Amino acid sequence: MWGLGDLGSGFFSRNVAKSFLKRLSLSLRFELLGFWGSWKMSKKMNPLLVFILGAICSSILADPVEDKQALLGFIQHIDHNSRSLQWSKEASVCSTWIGVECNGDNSRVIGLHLPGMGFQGLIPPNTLSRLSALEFLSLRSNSISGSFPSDFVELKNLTTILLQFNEFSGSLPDFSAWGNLSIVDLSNNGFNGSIPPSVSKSSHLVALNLSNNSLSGDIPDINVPSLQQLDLSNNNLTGFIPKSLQRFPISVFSGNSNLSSSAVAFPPLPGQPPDSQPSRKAKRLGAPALLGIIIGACVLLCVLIALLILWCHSRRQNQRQELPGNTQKIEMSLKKMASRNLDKNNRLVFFEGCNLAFDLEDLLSASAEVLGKGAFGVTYKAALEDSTTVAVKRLKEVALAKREFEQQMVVIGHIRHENVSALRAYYYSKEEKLVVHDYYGLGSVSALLHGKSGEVRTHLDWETRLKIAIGAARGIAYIHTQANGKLVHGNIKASNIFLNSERYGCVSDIGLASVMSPMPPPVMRAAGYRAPEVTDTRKATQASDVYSFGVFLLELLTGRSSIHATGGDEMVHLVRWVHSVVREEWTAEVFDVELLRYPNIEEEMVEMLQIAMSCAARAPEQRPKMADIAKLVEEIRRDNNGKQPSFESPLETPGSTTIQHGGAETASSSTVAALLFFQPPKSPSGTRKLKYIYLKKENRKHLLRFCDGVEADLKGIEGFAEGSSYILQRWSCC
Ligand SMILES: Nc1ncnc2c1ncn2[C@@H]1O[C@H](COP(=O)(O)OP(=O)(O)OP(=O)(O)O)[C@@H](O)[C@H]1O
Repeated sequence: MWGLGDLGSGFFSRNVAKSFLKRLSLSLRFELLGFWGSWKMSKKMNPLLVFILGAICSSILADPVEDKQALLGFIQHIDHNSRSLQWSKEASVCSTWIGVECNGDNSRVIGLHLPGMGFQGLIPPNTLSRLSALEFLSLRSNSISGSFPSDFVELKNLTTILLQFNEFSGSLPDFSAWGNLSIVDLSNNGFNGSIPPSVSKSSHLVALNLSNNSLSGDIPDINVPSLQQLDLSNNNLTGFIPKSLQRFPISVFSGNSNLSSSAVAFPPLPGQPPDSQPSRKAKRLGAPALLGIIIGACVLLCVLIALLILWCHSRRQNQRQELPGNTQKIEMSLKKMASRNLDKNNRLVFFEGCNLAFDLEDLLSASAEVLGKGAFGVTYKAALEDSTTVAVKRLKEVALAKREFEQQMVVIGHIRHENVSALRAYYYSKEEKLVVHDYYGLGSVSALLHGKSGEVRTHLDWETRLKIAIGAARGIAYIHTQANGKLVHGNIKASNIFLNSERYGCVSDIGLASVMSPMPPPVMRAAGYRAPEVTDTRKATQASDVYSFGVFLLELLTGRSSIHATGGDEMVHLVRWVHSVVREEWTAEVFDVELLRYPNIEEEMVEMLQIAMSCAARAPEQRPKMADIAKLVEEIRRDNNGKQPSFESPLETPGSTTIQHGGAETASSSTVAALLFFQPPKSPSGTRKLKYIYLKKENRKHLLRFCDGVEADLKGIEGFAEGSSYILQRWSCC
């Protein structure tokens, strides 16, 4: 078996280049329009230049009118039930129509990529055949029936025909019409009759797949030196394998029960003397011959052992490639998996509003890269031939039957919210379950915060962290409103939260926990997110989502992983660590040192810390609801804009128990000296040393750190002036 993935990188680069050119031409259009506008405005334009510029603009803005009509005719007359192509008459074919590729000046349609669109029935005559400049045609994985459209002979420029996985019947076309043909895949249809000898007239042919049809008769001599990929398996072909095709492995002819595949079965060539046939008579062997045989056998044995060692080595390499953190490209890995588990009767199911144009075959042929391995399976980044990139998760150990799995996917697939990563498609077969999401190039919040293995972590400023928290809170709150307010995410953690186009948090991997039953034990790095009660019940709830979100907020605040080492070998859960630090002193120590360099954010950090701690309450019933949490997180920033603060209650920590100073004491520059000697009340264990105080002037807040040296901090206060008044808000002790 072969797939176009074998030629995938070539296709890919070609399409990337094309889409780049397409985008370039689009931006050029805008630039020219702008240029045109400014010239017009200046009213100093030379009429000749106006004409030339107008001609250029109109040629670039041109839409291929004839081709548009042909495509509209096609879409109007073919049944397509599953997905809307959204080909609007008003819109530009070349820049907005899904699956359509134009040439450089947008005057002609040269490519049609419409796999898996749910097309049914016959291709309406005199529609696609009018796209006379068409080079690339892909209608794979639809349910198109009838005979091969005879009017396709008009498409003289075709180089690629991909019609596999349809329901075509009748005889194969006469290939002599297409002189430039290089890739033909008509496999997995119901074509019958014999393979036309005209195939050999396609002198540029590189790949020919006619497998899984009902073709019969002898295989013609396809003497095309450029042919690299061939598959004629699983037909009813008879006779012998022609000499020109004997260079291909025997497997490409398998599944043709009446085809003689053995070379010795070839009839003697005309004129060949009968005695040139190998003699079947056994001859007596002499001692030297015997020795030769023994040496030969030994050499053969050595070669076999070497091959075995090589095979074991490459297996180990493959296994290593699947390890998390290894982002090495593993081209073909999706394909490899498919060749074992692909079930032709199952297709990728897309959700409404999804603009992606690919099918399972495309996905499996895409060049793939392992993004990581989680509790639910391995996630791949797949780059498709039309330059779309998606994330494909291959689920392992799905407990649900097809019907329940599909029901769950329908619930998830219809969620559309700017803070929830949309499920684009899924695939279910007995052996294989896949879910497809958009690919987030920036990586997850986990990767941004902690860096992937071997990479330097990205610096995330407070603004960004706040936006991530707000987005994630909104997303989870929305998820909790779905399925009559019963939907649970079940796996909230930093590696499942990404940044949307506005750089707000965006939650992915919804509801997978419920299709894996019972929940798999968490991988080590995920254990810190799991609410205490889930460890026993193995059942995620909305309250356990709240706990996990609390851990996520702590991760944003501290820059530490949900489970991390503290000095020795011991692994500590983030919630426990934060509790222990807060119990000992107040809060400043828990914050990510990277954040401490920003002025005026301490209050906001403290507020987020309070929210996080309330989410991570041990008892599920004490945790707030996600909708309320989302409001609180949003209000963190509003507080600083002068609106009502949302938190009145102080933290239950030693430092804040004497918060009676809050808003009461006034410090001016003349009293700063006195302030420096301010003595906090004695604790039962003795005098406490002042560690820091918060001063507030109008809406600006300042943190004075005593332990690090007050003077340096005072100088750092912007606008600190003689006679200014500051409110002493809070203080803390070392
Ligand atoms: N849509 C996506 N875009 C970019 N990266 C992704 C996408 N989905 C997952 N990843 C990344 O791929 C890696 C593996 O993800 P995966 O979801 O399989 O495991 P996980 O998040 O580590 O654990 P779990 O299976 O429990 O969710 C993670 O680093 C994740 O951030």
